[in-house]
Amino acid sequence: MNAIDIERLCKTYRGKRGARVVALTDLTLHVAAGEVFGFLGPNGAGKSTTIKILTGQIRPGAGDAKIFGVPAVSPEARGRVGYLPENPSFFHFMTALEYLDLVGRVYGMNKQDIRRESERVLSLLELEQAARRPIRGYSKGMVQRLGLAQALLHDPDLYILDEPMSGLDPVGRALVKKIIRELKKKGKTVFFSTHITADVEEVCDRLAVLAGGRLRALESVDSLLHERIEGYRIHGSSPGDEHSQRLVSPSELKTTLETLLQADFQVERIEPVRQNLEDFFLETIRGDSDANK
Ligand SMILES: Nc1ncnc2c1ncn2[C@@H]1O[C@H](COP(=O)(O)OP(=O)(O)OP(=O)(O)O)[C@@H](O)[C@H]1O
Repeated sequence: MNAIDIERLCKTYRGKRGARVVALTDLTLHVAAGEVFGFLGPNGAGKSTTIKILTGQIRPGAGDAKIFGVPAVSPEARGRVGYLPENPSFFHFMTALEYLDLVGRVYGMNKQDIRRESERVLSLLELEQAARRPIRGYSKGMVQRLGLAQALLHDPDLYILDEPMSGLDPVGRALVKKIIRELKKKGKTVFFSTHITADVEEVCDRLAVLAGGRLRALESVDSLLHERIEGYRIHGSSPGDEHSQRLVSPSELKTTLETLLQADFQVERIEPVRQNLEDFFLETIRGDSDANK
């Protein structure tokens, strides 16, 4: 069974004086249980709107969203999801322990489990030292880590994280990526939005690119990074010359090599050139804005 099934989702916001903002158009997406899925898109692409529908906070205008086969709005779906909002904010007068106690009770956990799991997630997010301090004194990165801690508390099967690396320093980002990898090892599903391609490259199995509220690409990270060869770099030297290199497209490789060998070019190495995720992302969203001109 899939962890997430999104079918033909549409959402239009109605602003003041009847102004309409189309946030999602016909979005269809399936995420398998056990996958780490990166939801990429530029600002305003519709990522948070999709996540709000998946977490039952807003209703779509049309289409369907399911979590483990049940409607996203159902209590059963909510119980299986750990959610990190884009800008988490908490009751500032509470300590992290008090806040986690509240979250645990909302999820119907008993006292013992709440205490044990709070200690586990606070230690995972390196917040033990701050556990008894009011949240008002937390830095931005600490608030973000507490946001992730509360999403982990009830040990759900699916984690829906809206920009989990936002506001974190390189140490915090590495920590969050490590946690995502560990969740995958435990068979959990992680769906997270971001505009940072490097984060997707490091931890995701698959990615989707959303732009202008439409799905623009759906790819396996492995095949994108390792299978698609954009060209070849030929290293070598001509008679009496220093080392040189040439970049050719896959279709030019054969004829270029023949020409070089006829001219007594000594080929030392032929290196495939692959696209990186940043290029792919920029190309995809550039294609989108060109198509909309
Ligand atoms: N409550 C709202 N009322 C009106 N328009 C909205 C509302 N929420 C979002 N929008 C609009 O819907 C579109 C999609 O917004 P959304 O927040 O889903 O994008 P996003 O991809 O999460 O962007 P970002 O990366 O900047 O967080 C944008 O044009 C946004 O202005």
